[in-house]
Amino acid sequence: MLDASEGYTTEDGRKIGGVVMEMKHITLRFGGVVAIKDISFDIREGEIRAIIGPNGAGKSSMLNVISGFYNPQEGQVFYKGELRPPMKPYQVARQGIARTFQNIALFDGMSVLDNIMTGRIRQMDAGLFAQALWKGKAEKEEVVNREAVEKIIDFLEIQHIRKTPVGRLPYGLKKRVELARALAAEPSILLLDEPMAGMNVEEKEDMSRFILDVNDEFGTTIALIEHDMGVVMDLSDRVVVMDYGKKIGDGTPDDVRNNQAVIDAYLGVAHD
Ligand SMILES: Nc1ncnc2c1ncn2[C@@H]1O[C@H](COP(=O)(O)OP(=O)(O)OP(=O)(O)O)[C@@H](O)[C@H]1O
Repeated sequence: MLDASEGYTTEDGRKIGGVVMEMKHITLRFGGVVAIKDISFDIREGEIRAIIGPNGAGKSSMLNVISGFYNPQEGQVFYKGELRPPMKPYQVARQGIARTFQNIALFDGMSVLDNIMTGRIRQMDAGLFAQALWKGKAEKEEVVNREAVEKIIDFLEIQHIRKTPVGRLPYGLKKRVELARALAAEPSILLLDEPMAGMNVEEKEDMSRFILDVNDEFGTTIALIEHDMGVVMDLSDRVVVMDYGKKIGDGTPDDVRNNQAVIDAYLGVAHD
């Protein structure tokens, strides 16, 4: 089923395209700690790609390399076919890579709507100066931005809380608002850092459905790290498995489920 150059068709009939991001021989160290050791993998257009592994395996570090938060000491990142030079996170965001955080990073005192609007910064090119001098353009932009945000609000079924300050929302809804804000940036790749962490079963089901719908409706490529194995196996097209900074598995959920190194890592079997 997997075709190295042309992409592939998933079991549920979705067409996955060519490689949009490629990590090549990435090594990341923090002083003496090697968080990522010579890892290579790719992410394809339209795919839901998971990175899993036991605690301390290096998953967050890898997500932070993708989002530009860390620049690895060795290896290369290719995005849309081009070598990406070391970049700051805001530059990576401008290239169309948006993310959510493990610990929700929203403005508690601001309404849901205003929080989501902050995700549109990439699209607001009128700038402060133009806004002051050339009201017309800024107004037009505001209308376009509001329309885009309204669409996301409808899509994620959060109309009823649009005016509520985020600080007053229950946890599951805050996570959904964070997803909305990331989507407002119209990303090519959406990075989700443990999107189900701290959620109850019902909230997890809702979030899973929204992730699948976002992928389906907007064609957004999604890379996520997540502890809940059931969720990962249900959602993902392909899974990278890390352990002690190394890649020990890479393939479909079935491939990795049957991979002995992966089974050992999760059972905590000693290795050299
Ligand atoms: N900023 C940092 N400074 C020093 N060491 C770090 C830093 N970030 C991560 N590490 C170390 O790198 C290794 C990988 O950590 P990382 O957080 O990437 O793993 P993880 O798989 O995301 O873990 P978890 O599932 O517990 O969140 C760990 O040994 C960790 O202690």
